[in-house]
Amino acid sequence: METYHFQRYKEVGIPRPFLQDSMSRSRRGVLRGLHLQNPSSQGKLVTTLRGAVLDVAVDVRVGSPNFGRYVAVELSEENRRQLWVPRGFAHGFLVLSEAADFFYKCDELYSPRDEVSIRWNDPEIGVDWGASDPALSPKDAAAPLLAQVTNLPIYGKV
Ligand SMILES: Cc1cn([C@H]2C[C@H](O)[C@@H](COP(=O)(O)OP(=O)(O)O[C@H]3O[C@@H](C)C(=O)[C@@H](O)[C@H]3O)O2)c(=O)[nH]c1=O
Repeated sequence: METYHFQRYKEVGIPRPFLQDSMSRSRRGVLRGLHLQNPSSQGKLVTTLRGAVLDVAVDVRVGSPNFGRYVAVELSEENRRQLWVPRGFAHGFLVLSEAADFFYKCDELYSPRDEVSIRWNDPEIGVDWGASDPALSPKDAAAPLLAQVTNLPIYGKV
């Protein structure tokens, strides 16, 4: 099966070429996120190749009418769904299966100095993860609340 096709994905609003592919393997209960880059923003086309995750994208563009709102969708090897996470959105996922292989295409390169992390359970966002004690990296466990982040992307400029 095709998992990406420049022309077809462009027609549904994924216009730019991709510059980087990445993957990660995680066990059940691992939560990665919420992550974005600013100013070197990344749009991400995300897929679960093995297992299942709850995938979340949060609009954190300052001035957006949807600022702080999120979508959550299960991505699994069974449903074969993909999610397009546009530039200016924070992204994260929780592993629902024994293990998950997560694959994502990025329309900008990794830039560690532009990394922004936001607390996974920030009550202002209120993501319904269905989990109260996920396994987090030290970086994600120490992430600030959305209201504490000073370098967020600007609506209309990302
Ligand atoms: C994201 C990334 C990390 N790394 C390195 C840095 C570090 O040593 C190691 C692990 O980094 P992290 O803990 O940031 O990896 P991870 O938590 O998997 O980060 C990812 O999380 C999901 C939710 C996303 O949305 C991605 O864009 C990315 O931020 O991999 C790269 O070399 N290139 C990359 O593109």
